[in-house]
Amino acid sequence: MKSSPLIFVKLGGAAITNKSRARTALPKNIENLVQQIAKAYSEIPDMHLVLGHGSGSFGHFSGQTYDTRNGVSSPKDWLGFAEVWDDARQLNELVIHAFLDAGLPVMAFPPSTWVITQHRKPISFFEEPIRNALQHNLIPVVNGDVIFDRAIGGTILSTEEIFSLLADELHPDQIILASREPGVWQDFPTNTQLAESLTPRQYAETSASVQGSVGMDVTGGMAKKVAIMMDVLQRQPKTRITITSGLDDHSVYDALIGGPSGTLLHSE
Ligand SMILES: Nc1ncnc2c1ncn2[C@@H]1O[C@H](COP(=O)(O)OP(=O)(O)OP(=O)(O)O)[C@@H](O)[C@H]1O
Ligand SMILES: C=C(C)CCOP(=O)(O)O
Repeated sequence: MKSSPLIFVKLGGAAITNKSRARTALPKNIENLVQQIAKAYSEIPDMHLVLGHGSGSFGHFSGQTYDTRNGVSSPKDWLGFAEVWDDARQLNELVIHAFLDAGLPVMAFPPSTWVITQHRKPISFFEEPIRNALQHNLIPVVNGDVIFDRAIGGTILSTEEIFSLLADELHPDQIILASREPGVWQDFPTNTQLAESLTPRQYAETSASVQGSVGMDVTGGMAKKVAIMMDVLQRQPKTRITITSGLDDHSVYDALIGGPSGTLLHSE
């Protein structure tokens, strides 16, 4: 790793909310993740972080109600778009304040304000403020969000899709995705064999057991998470990608300090 590592960390919506009850945050789980990140951040002072968080039972519930990911056209759709934005924002407030309370210099960069898509593909974006924040040792926080789309009016992008876009611009050393499961199960939902590591070729062989989310989810669950990260690896083969637990009290810290944790995705 370079002397000044850049690490992206996602706090999964399945870890920080109860995905079976609308708008139900899990403050103790948020606090647990904040403490692990704060500990690693204080121990490795030159570490640069970009944090992200999912929407869990906030944006995924309203996103499902209005089918926002598939496009926005009628006045009712647009009111739904604003409602999903507000749900995502409410969870963002909780996350941001938990980090500020722990003394971390975070700043929110909701992607609805700096990304434009066409058929859900980012085609215009302005990440310069995020670069500036990093240069000044601030910690940018992004989130899964509603996005204006040139072809279908509006849509929703997941945190992984935002991380994918930012990975091409910022070339992180590591991406850590923390959610409910301890990693990628090779036999989901029986869950007896956790993959220690996965290459794109191995993933092609086991992808049948990597599925959507058990909870409400409009952005594709574990299957989409792994597929997006495998694409990132094709473009950024040096990035280490870890999918790990956001529920225990050490996995995110372990991954941040470079130890083994969850499932490591890497190129061949
Ligand atoms: N092979 C697998 N290994 C692990 N989890 C799996 C697997 N297949 C499907 N899943 C499901 O995918 C879920 C993780 O995807 P999900 O999108 O819910 O995570 P998240 O990123 O925490 O949520 P959000 O999208 O709200 O941020 C797991 O909780 C589990 O239900
Ligand atoms: C549902 C919304 C608003 C964002 C989804 O982002 P994710 O939770 O990272 O998949």
